[in-house]
Amino acid sequence: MLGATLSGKSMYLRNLLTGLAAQPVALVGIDCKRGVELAPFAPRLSALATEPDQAAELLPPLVKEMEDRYDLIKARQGIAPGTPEELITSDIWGLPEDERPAPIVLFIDEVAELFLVATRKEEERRDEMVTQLIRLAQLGRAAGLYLEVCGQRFGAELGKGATMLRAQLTGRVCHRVNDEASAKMALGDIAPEAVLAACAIAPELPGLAVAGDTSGGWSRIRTPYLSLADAAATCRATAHLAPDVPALALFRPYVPPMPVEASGPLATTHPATE
Ligand SMILES: Nc1ncnc2c1ncn2[C@@H]1O[C@H](COP(=O)(O)OP(=O)(O)OP(=O)(O)O)[C@@H](O)[C@H]1O
Repeated sequence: MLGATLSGKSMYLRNLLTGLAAQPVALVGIDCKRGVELAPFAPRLSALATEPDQAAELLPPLVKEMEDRYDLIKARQGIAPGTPEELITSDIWGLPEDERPAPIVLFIDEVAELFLVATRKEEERRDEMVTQLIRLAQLGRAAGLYLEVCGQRFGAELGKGATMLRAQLTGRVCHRVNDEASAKMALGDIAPEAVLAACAIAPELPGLAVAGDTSGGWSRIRTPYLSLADAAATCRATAHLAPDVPALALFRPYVPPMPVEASGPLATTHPATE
């Protein structure tokens, strides 16, 4: 999902996240802008990384979880071949409900922050993370792992692997952008007319976007208005719906308990002598 500053990216993300919050889906966040965007949703997040170092620790367990799920599908395929109990599936959705792992959606806010490097060591870490993200984007779907990658721009200038990662993302949403090149990054490989439609979005209409996918189909969409306070409240109210994903247990964000409204003293004191 792309868009210039104030084009409506946060509003879109908020809607998507709260929409999923009510469903049995594990939500995972990487927000290297210190978590300012995703931290308000922390109560409903199964994992949150707010620094590149944390993101680098979070991605390997996600890749491992994906591989374990492939093993699970493979093991289940081998049961009772040729009998009515045989299970023919190549993704988690064909597994019996009680054996099916919960889908995981990974939100990455401001992807450029993940690509930024200052030192040689950071460059190595970045390359590893990008490779892991490409694997998740390429193979994750069958294992019920999905990526929502957000940014102002998402092109080759971000660094090695950026366009390869982008090519794996099959659904695209482009809000108002500052130049045609940015719209092309989002939609150019999907439909040229969609690029023109994205360039025609007026600044007075934040939340208006062009959504398309690799089938070539696209349409104009408008995100409904949803305040941050309401979105955060939904995440608190649905916190108990976060599925248990043991691989992510270490990454669950700390959420301070809500202050309870003062209910007055339990006992009133009276002077011993009147
Ligand atoms: N669908 C909408 N309806 C009404 N107002 C909207 C809508 N979407 C966004 N806005 C308003 O437009 C402004 C910018 O939206 P938002 O913060 O989502 O943009 P952004 O692209 O995330 O900006 P930034 O990159 O600066 O974080 C906000 O004041 C928001 O309330």
